Amino acid sequence: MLPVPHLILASASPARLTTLRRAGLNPEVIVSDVDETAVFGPTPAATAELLATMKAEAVVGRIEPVPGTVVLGCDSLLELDGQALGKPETTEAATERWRAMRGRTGVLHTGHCLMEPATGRRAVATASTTVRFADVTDAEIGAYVATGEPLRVAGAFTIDGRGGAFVEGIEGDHHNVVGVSLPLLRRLCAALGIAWTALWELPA
Ligand SMILES: Nc1nc2c(ncn2[C@@H]2O[C@H](COP(=O)(O)OP(=O)(O)OP(=O)(O)O)[C@@H](O)[C@H]2O)c(=O)[nH]1
Repeated sequence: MLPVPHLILASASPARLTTLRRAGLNPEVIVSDVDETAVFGPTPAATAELLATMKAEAVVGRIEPVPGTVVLGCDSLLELDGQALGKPETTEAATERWRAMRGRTGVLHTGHCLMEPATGRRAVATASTTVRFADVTDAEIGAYVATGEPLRVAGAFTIDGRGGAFVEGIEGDHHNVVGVSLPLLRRLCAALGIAWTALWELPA
């Protein structure tokens, strides 16, 4: 009898948790507290994947390797002009970001690392979604930055919050922009022999 899979989300992201719960999963959350500032890969997508792996590894190192447990680490970055953009540190940085990206297209990369502590097996991949930004005005940028939302999210925008009005369109997975790609996660689970539907919590 295979053990019932137990998913641990190695992330403080409320949006990742909400996305997984709405998809029928009910992960346990253990925040990795990985310092993301000094980590750089050869490309923005590689950096996101490296950070996702570091987050999953940090949590795996702190738990018992119980059979059936899988740990998911994620990291999201916006690629614009070849640069990897995480959360803006200041309101000035958020303003500059929006002045640079308005009317243009960026790519939101989310790295995913799914690890199975009991076997040491892992499945790692990055999903990328092209995002087309509206040509917002300086006044709209000022009002949006003043809400504080851009400071809390990778790329200084949300697709499902106040920033939604400033995203003209996307090409690729919507949830990947929010912070976790559900179709990619399903494939990573399959790579570890876990059926996606086995992770579903039965309705209460
Ligand atoms: N709701 C929402 N959140 C977004 C969006 N884009 C990025 N984010 C969030 O921006 C954050 C990106 O920073 P990360 O370093 O990947 O994750 P974190 O929130 O710092 O949490 P950790 O995984 O513990 O590092 C995540 O919480 C994403 O969910 C979006 O369109 N909508």
